[in-house]
Amino acid sequence: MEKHKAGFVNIIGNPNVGKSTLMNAFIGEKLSIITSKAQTTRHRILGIVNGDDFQMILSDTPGIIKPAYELQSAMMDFVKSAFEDADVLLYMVEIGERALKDESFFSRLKESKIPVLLLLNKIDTADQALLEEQVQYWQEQLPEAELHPISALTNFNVKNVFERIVALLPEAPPYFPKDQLTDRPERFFVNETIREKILKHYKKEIPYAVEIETEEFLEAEDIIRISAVIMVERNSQKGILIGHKGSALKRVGVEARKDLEQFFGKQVHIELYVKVNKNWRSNSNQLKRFGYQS
Ligand SMILES: Nc1nc2c(ncn2[C@@H]2O[C@H](COP(=O)(O)OP(=O)(O)OP(=O)(O)O)[C@@H](O)[C@H]2O)c(=O)[nH]1
Repeated sequence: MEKHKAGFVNIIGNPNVGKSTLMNAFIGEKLSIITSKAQTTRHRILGIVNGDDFQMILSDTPGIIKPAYELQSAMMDFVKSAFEDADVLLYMVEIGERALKDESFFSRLKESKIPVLLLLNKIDTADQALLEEQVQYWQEQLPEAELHPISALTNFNVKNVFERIVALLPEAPPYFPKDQLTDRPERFFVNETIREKILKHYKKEIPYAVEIETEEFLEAEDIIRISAVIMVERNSQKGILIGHKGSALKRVGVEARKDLEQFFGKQVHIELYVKVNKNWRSNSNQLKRFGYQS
């Protein structure tokens, strides 16, 4: 039998290029992967794909941005750690995009000793001429990287990339039990589901100001009872989040419940509370508490 391979694979790229979509395509089932945020290790592990003779531990890094406040600086530290701990780096760009916003980051990428796969995503949106022009552009930008045009959304070339990553994994025993999909418990999945609904229904400021904590997750044979707190930075945000007679918050709860019921295959009861946690994004203790800083 072949030796077992295992390793950490980090996906890096600007916001919105399709990193999560690729993760989902790799793992196959949308809801099985989502966990997030800081880890006791320095990775932000989102999902683990197990095969008979390999274990691929995938993590995402927040989009590359210039830090504007402390939370963003903490996020950028994750990006830095991506260079230190990964066995394979996936640098994702989308069709039409030019080099990274953060140049210092880009030069690190060029000098990386770790194998870099440059994934040119969303090629379903490009015609042949544009595709060829883009391939050439990126090959010049990062000559050392292995370039793969893909469409994470339509699954084009995703399998090839997957196999290529497996080939690049070092020989190692598994880091996590092989029946485990993620290293995060259900509560984090609940948090992310609620956050997704908030992103969907509120304007920009609100999603970035909230942090969610699932305080209770009680699973009985036929029902799961969840109680979660949504923290905001200011009173005014609390009002917006709740909405007129609670209608806006209710919608978040109803939609999150539906997704969670589907995921857990059980009836779910969910209670949401909103609390003000003043300026938590600029407070080191709070950032630690939520796992953004160690
Ligand atoms: N046409 C097309 N759209 C895609 C493809 N991959 C992702 N998208 C879309 O691009 C948008 C962003 O995708 P995400 O997977 O959320 O991107 P992300 O990089 O994880 O975004 P952040 O979490 O903000 O960093 C979504 O609307 C996806 O459906 C693709 O291959 N083709």
